[in-house]
Amino acid sequence: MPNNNALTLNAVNSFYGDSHILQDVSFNVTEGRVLALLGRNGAGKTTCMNTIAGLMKPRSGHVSVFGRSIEGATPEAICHSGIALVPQGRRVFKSLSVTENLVVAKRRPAPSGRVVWDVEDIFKVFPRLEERRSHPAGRLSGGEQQMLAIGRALMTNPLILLMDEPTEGLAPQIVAEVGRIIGQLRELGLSIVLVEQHTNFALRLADDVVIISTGEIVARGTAADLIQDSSLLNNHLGVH
Ligand SMILES: Nc1ncnc2c1ncn2[C@@H]1O[C@H](COP(=O)(O)OP(=O)(O)OP(=O)(O)O)[C@@H](O)[C@H]1O
Repeated sequence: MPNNNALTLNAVNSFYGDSHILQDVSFNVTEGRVLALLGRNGAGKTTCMNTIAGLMKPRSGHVSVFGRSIEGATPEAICHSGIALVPQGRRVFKSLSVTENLVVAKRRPAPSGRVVWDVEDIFKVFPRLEERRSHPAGRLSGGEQQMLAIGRALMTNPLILLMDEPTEGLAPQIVAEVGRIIGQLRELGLSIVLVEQHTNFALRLADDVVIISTGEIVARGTAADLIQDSSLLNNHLGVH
């Protein structure tokens, strides 16, 4: 039976200074499933991802990974607990080669039970990166940089992958390729949180959906439920 609590947020509140952004955010990610976190611009999706990854400290509430609290943990410790962030905007090291970008992300051997990734495994999933292994990352196309950002996250041997707008600014053909890769990673048993502006793309890929609006969760369900009840999408995302 898959664990229903691969990732759990319980009444999480995050602030930027006095601005109260995440307001009692709670949701669960089930092991091996893709959860799409959808919402309009500025709804709080990136804040939520950064809070889970430990880049922002919640003022209250709890985040746990497979039942273990990561409260107060550093981003490095959170990474070691099995969470990897593919950040918005990719943030690859532009002057380093493709291989160097992957190697710097490598960390100690993963606890047993995890899929363990090395550079050659990444190249099997992303053959285009292998062809460009010696190129500086800054000279890759946007799509290739996105593949590299995903590859770099995989090098930490995660259990849970947080993907913040992985298709932003990419051509439709590359968006489809990113979708194929997300499906492949789910097949390997990874649990995935996918932040997306492309609602239809996200609904096609996701098992579960959470909608956030001005920092509050306003709807949740399976992707199939949301596709059936399009009023929720209309009300909260303006999708027709
Ligand atoms: N560094 C910051 N300082 C202050 N306010 C911030 C900061 N970053 C984001 N915000 C505010 O927090 C709110 C949530 O932003 P966030 O980036 O999490 O939204 P988002 O849903 O990811 O939006 P987008 O799709 O535009 O990336 C917005 O009102 C935004 O203006």
